[in-house]
Amino acid sequence: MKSDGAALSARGISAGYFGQPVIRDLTFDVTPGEVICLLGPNGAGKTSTLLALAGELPLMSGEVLMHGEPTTAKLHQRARQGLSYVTEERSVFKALTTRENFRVAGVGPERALQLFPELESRMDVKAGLLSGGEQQMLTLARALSRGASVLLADELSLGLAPLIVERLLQAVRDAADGGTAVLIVEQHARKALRYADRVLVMKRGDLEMELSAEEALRRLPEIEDAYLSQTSSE
Ligand SMILES: Nc1ncnc2c1ncn2[C@@H]1O[C@H](COP(=O)(O)OP(=O)(O)OP(=O)(O)O)[C@@H](O)[C@H]1O
Repeated sequence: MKSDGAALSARGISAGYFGQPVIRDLTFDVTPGEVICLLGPNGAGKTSTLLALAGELPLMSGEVLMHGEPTTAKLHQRARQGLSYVTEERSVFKALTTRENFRVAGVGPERALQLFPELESRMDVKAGLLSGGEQQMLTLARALSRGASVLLADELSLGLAPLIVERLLQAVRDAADGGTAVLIVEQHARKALRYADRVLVMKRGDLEMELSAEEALRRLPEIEDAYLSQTSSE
């Protein structure tokens, strides 16, 4: 696998908890302009992989490269180097308005509203009063408006309505089309694959398959039977 031009690379990374690895010897690149979708059943190690790439879970072996340079930096430092990490937790300041949420993140509302014009009428509403989907748009707008070169998104659309899921995935796709390197974990495999370029399938901490999103869509029933039996394909 080549790492020329990769925004983020995993080189034989293993990581885990209490001395026990839960991801083992993973090697892959995420290149600018592509959306990679990481699939696998519950407990396969998807979240742990993103945490390791984000600098939130220490490596037991291997290395992570950002823009070709090995890094052991923590998340806040990687964030300054262009990495954004978004989870289903919708990390908004609930007592602040949407506008104030952008301001404290150092994000100009114009750029954020270009990404999600639907937030315009919600700018002066406290984030705690926004719907789950609006909170996630706010989270993603904040992450992307900073001009992230790498976006890691873990179950971005968990529990959200189908139209919102599409909306968030489209924004992620647009970010990649603008040059961001994107790695997403999504429970809605079939939906996510329509916005992805490449797919990595994990099982019990190992990387089992790497294939194009197109091929993964074609072979989804087989992949689900073999690897995703506990996850939804809707
Ligand atoms: N904080 C933790 N302490 C100990 N073990 C953990 C911790 N977080 C995760 N694990 C274990 O690591 C393994 C991988 O979990 P991880 O959450 O990375 O998988 P996942 O593929 O994201 O699963 P899911 O789809 O259920 O979120 C599981 O066996 C899990 O129980």
